Amino acid sequence: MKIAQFQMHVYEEKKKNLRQLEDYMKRIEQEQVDMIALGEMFNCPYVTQKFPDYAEKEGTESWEICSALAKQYHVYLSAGSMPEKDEAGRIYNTAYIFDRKGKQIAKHRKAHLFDIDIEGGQYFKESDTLTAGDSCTVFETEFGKMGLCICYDLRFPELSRMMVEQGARVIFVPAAFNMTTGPAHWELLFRSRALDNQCFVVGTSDARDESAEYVSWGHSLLVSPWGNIIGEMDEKEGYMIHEIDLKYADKVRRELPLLNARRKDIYREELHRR
Ligand SMILES: O=C(O)CCC(=O)C(=O)O
Repeated sequence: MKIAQFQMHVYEEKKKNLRQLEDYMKRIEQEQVDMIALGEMFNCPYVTQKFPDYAEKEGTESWEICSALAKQYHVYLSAGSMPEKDEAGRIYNTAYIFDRKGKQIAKHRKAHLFDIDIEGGQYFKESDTLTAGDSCTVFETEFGKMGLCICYDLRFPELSRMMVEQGARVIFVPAAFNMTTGPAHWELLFRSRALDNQCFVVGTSDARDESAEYVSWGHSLLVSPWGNIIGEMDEKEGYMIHEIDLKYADKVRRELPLLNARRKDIYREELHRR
């Protein structure tokens, strides 16, 4: 399975972000990739107060363009994430997956909202404008099952573990770490989740823009089920393409059978309460 990760610039103008996606897809047309992955909030500046203005209902403009592009280029598209508005006016950080026919085959609303306040570092409070999702998202493809979560969600090992329990051998993570947590935790976290779960983890970020209110770390990366980094970008915009074989996850799981060796009988809190 050939995967392209687009680390794109995020413009103020939504339409410009969508046109940029089309340009990138044209640029790699000859590569015949199977799946394309984008970054978190790829069509909207990563600023909480802007999410309500950019938010769209499922099935409208940005969704339609992503679906049409997946169909036109005959690829699976992990359409990063974008602000989504529901019938009641609540706003979510939502990731969609489209298949080669442009059909939506998965949708994940970020379940862990990114509320942090690090002294001398990054402050962010998604819960000012966003509502959290409440699902664990796994979807079927011609290559097998895959999982999907968004950025901060990856910090919570229970969620990835649940995806893997449901059969995922790859986890897609549209993300945008920052200049505080990026250098400290980005690689460590992606490698840890891949290692724990013996699965591929595809982390796709937006490109760094020093003039933006929230400065993304960039460094989109692809990690193998053995925990090593197959490819990693720097902070600039661009793309990378890699070929992976999902059977490699089976091999690692067979040779180092962590998932089968778990002792669920002792991981029960009630047994150890004093
Ligand atoms: O976990 C982090 O350090 C960054 C998370 C983040 O930027 C996000 O969830 O959008």
